[in-house]
This record gives sequence, C-alpha cells and structure tokens, in this order.
Amino acid sequence: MSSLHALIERLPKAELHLHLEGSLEPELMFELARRNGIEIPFATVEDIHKAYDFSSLQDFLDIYYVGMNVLITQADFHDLTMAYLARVHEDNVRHVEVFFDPQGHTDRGIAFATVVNGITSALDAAEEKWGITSKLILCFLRHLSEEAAFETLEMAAEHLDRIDGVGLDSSELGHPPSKFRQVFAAAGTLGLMRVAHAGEEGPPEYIHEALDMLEIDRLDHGNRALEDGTLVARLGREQMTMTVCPLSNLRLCVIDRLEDHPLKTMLSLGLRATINSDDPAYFGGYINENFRRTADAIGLTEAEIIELAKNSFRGSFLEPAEIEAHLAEIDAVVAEAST
Ligand code: HPA
Ligand SMILES: [Zn+2]
Repeated sequence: MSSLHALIERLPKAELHLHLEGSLEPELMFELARRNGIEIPFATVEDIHKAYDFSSLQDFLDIYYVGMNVLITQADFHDLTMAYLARVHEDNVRHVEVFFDPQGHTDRGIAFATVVNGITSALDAAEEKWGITSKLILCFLRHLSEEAAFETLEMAAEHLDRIDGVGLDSSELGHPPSKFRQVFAAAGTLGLMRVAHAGEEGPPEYIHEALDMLEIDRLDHGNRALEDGTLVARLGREQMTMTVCPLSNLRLCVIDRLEDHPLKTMLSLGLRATINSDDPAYFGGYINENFRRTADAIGLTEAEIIELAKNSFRGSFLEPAEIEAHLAEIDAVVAEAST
C-alpha cells in the first residue's frame, strides 16, 4: 500500500455529505424488495450496475427515487443506516452528519416517525458499538414546492430532539435556493442548522442565494463557485465549509475526468473543502475510496490530505471542544506515522 493510502486509512475522519438513501447497496435493495414484496425494475446486481451509468444529476435522481421504494418499515431504515455506519467504521470515520429525504418516503405513505425512528435507532447503536457520533439533517426536495417543505418541517416538529439541521437537495437547475427562503428562515427560528446543495450543476448565483437568503452554515458541493472570484473570496473569508464529493462529480458528469477535479485548486485558494461520498452505493466508493482515487488522480500531498481530514471536523456541527479533541487526535496519528 502506498504511504498516502496508509495515511488516509489511519486518519480519523468525519463525513458531512452523505444521503442515507444513497447508501442503499444493490444487495440490500434486493433483500428489502423480497422482504416487503416490492417489485423493482432490476433482475440482477449486474442489471443494477449497468443502469448506474448516469449522464447528469437528474438521470441519477430518476433511479435514486426508484431504489428507495423498497424502504417501508422502521427495521428497513435501521438496516440501511446500520449498513452505512458499519461500512464507514472500517474507513475510520468517527463522526457523521447524514442527510435523509423524508418526502421521498412520506409521499409514498410511509410515516415520518417510521423513517426517523429507524434511522436514529441505528445512529444510537453505532455510537454504542463503535463510538461513532452523529447529527441528522432533514433535506427538503427542491423540485417540490416550498409549501410541501413547510408541511415536512411541521412533521419534524415532534422529532426536533433528534434532528439537527435542514438541507436542500434533488434537482438543482430551475429550483434556486430563493424558492425556499421562508422555510429556511422558519427552520432557523427553530434552532436548526442550515445547509444547501448549491453550485453542483447550478450557477454561482445559486450559491450567493444560499448564503444570503438561506443563511447557510455549510455549503454542499459548491464546485461552480470557482467561476466567480468575488464568491471565492467571500467563501474563503467566511471559512465556509464546502462538502465536496469527487466520485459523485465524476459519475454525474460535473467533471469529465477525476484528473480535472478542482479540489486542489479549492485548497490552494484557501477554501475550507472536505471530501465526502454523497451516494456511495450509486457512485462507486465510500469516503476512503474518494480520498484515495482523488489523491492519486490530482496528486494530493500528505499535508493536503491531513488538511482535508481536519476540515471535516472543523466544518462539523460538533461543539468546539469536541472538534479540538478530534484535531488533537489527528495530530497524534500524524506524529506517530512520522516516527
Ligand atoms: O448529489 C446530489 N445532488 C442533489 N440531490 C441529491 N440527492 C441525493 N444525492 C444528491
Ligand atoms: Zn448530495
């Protein structure tokens, strides 16, 4: 194993951009389809892999919403979440801030409580078993109306002890952050953290809107910020964490080749970038695979890899003392590796 790959494996990391429904591996999809008597349009795992040849975000989303139809019971949401946590425990992930898409389930007649209780029972079990801490972020589907987002926020009201923030995902083009200004303001009033996908396919203007109108605490993706010098300066000045997802960018054709990924440029511009897997079951790699393949493709240095791991905790919604403890642990791992 190369020394960089060994370093990636040994570094404690946080994952800040992960859609739980996007961690549904084909094998579990088949198992849940069988368990629940649900028809899925794939006969074999090979069929599924063939279908995962995406040309855009929308192309992926069309399949992503089909996949999640197998999730019905609280046990299904528990098993989905537990499988993800077991997998990233192997990657030395210590903290996760995960997204879920309640409207993808409530619109199919699944109770909001079924979804949240299944997810949180697994988050609790993983903390007990492996010490992995977590935050949970409810995403509004931006192709739906702001009114529908308000209804979802209302459903969340009795679960706010377990929900830490709101996010914005799904089809970006044509659904600017400004569409969700009021519901994000309401979420802020409830004390929830706010994040939004912006600048994955959408223009820099959408990132400006997310900052100014949604008052985000963290920016998901943000690749297209690089087209706007004023925006880059602002993101750097405010040390806005950007949750970058290299293998997702490759598979959704945000970039043509991983060698073209702008992550190194982001770091050199002083942006607080992190590496994340987005929808690992669909994009072919969990967090360490994202680190390894990106490091190999664009030549990340040891110092840059350490910075990325540190940024994952700096950009988290943990308390300052908890963040400091994780950063100290990273320093200890690095010191040990160099002796
Ligand atoms: O990468 C993504 N972008 C937008 N919406 C999503 N929902 C799941 N993954 C994504
Ligand atoms: Zn995403």
